[in-house]
Amino acid sequence: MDVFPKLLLRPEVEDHLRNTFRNAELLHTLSHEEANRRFEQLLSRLSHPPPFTTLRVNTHLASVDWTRDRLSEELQQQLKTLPSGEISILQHPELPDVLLIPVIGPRRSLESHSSEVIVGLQCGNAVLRGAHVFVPGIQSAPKNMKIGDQVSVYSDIGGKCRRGAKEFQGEKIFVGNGIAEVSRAQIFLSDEPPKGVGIRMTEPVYLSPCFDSLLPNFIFLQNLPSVVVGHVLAPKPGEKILDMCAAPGGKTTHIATLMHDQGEVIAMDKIASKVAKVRQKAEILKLQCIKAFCFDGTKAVSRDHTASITDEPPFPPESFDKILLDAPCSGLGQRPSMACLWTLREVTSYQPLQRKLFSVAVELLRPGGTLVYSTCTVTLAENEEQVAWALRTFPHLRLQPQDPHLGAGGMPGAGLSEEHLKLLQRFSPMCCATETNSITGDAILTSDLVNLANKDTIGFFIAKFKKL
Ligand SMILES: C[S@@+](CC[C@H](N)C(=O)[O-])C[C@H]1O[C@@H](n2cnc3c(N)ncnc32)[C@H](O)[C@@H]1O
Repeated sequence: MDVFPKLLLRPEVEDHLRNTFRNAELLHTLSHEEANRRFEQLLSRLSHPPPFTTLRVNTHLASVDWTRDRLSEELQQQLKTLPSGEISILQHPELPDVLLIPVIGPRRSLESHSSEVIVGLQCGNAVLRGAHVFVPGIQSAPKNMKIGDQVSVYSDIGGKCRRGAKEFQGEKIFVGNGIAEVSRAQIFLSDEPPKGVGIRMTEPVYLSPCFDSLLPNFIFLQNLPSVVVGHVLAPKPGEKILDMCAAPGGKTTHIATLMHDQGEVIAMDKIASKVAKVRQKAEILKLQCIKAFCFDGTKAVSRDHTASITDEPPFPPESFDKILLDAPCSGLGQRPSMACLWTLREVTSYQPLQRKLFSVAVELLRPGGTLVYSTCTVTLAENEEQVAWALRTFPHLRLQPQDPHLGAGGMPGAGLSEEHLKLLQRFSPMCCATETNSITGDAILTSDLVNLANKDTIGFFIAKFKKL
């Protein structure tokens, strides 16, 4: 049963999405009622966190077994206060570098305190994934809040709470209880408010370990479908690979790890501060084959045929063995997300940019090379419609089977054949209602848990092409 309202969208965005999820082609395969039910279930799953935290092991530095043991020791320490006293760590049977940690919740029996701290939407979402509340996320705190006070934390899902307010009567969602580590005066009255933890969460509605600074060289927090992308691309040592929209570098570092740090991974992103994060991640994970550049991917093909081949963008056509285009997108698959207040224009604005980037990727790929296109959104326009457009526009591209294939096939609605839909991988958290409340007990079969982890993920899409 849901504890939070479904993902809050502007009415015109919700209508637009609802129409997509009951398009004429889809309604040939589903009844109207079933299509509606699935859409409503999608919106309600998106406002809740996925039932597992997915950790990718940096297999470049350590084995999965060794990392699992170290992690287990660290978590025992951190979660001594857990009612069951221990937390299980599952190794994913089909993703050899993935560990799954159950998220315990929703914990419905928590009692709230009368002192209320209101946090911004992003901060509230982070709390649902195991974070404490950092001072910059606090919008409102009680009049006399002092260090050590017990407070209840609420997420301001409509973005309406005035910063510095002493109370807030607008729409807010309870995300757990905690203890103040700063006073109200320190947050709102000092010239330089502290930036660290403001409320230490003691009873979050969803209990998940805090992975801040936990084995930073050995584990990487990454959503399950994002790890699947790296395996689907299947990079090999010695290859030259382009990650066109790379920041903050989760997939770049995975690609380099799968290559045993041998070969060349060019990571490109348009935003300089984000490129710095890619470099930082590569350094922490000790991966040297990554070269990161701040560059606009739409301009990444060199038109100067006399220029000598360099390792910097722009690159001559057919420079790469494999390319990942993890495209900028509307991000509607992100979880937990209690609200997305974008306009319809914003939500539908990505298709042209994605097509420009895709066209450049096709040109930069060598014949016989592999192009993987992915998004973390659920719209047809940014996923299946892009694939249909790509197959029409580039006759020398062929869709390829994906390994592993843990998600569903593509969604009907873009005129793709059944064979093509089967080759696509769409993760859509609409089919599982099982909860992880009792996961620390041994009543549930591991195979059921893995199935839950594979199905109740963030919303995501993957297509794999070969250039003939
Ligand atoms: C979905 S995120 C990439 C996430 C990343 N692949 C990862 O796994 O960590 C999309 C990225 O595209 C970048 N971007 C947007 N427009 C771009 C462009 N024209 N050229 C290159 N990067 C761009 C954004 O800055 C953003 O970091």
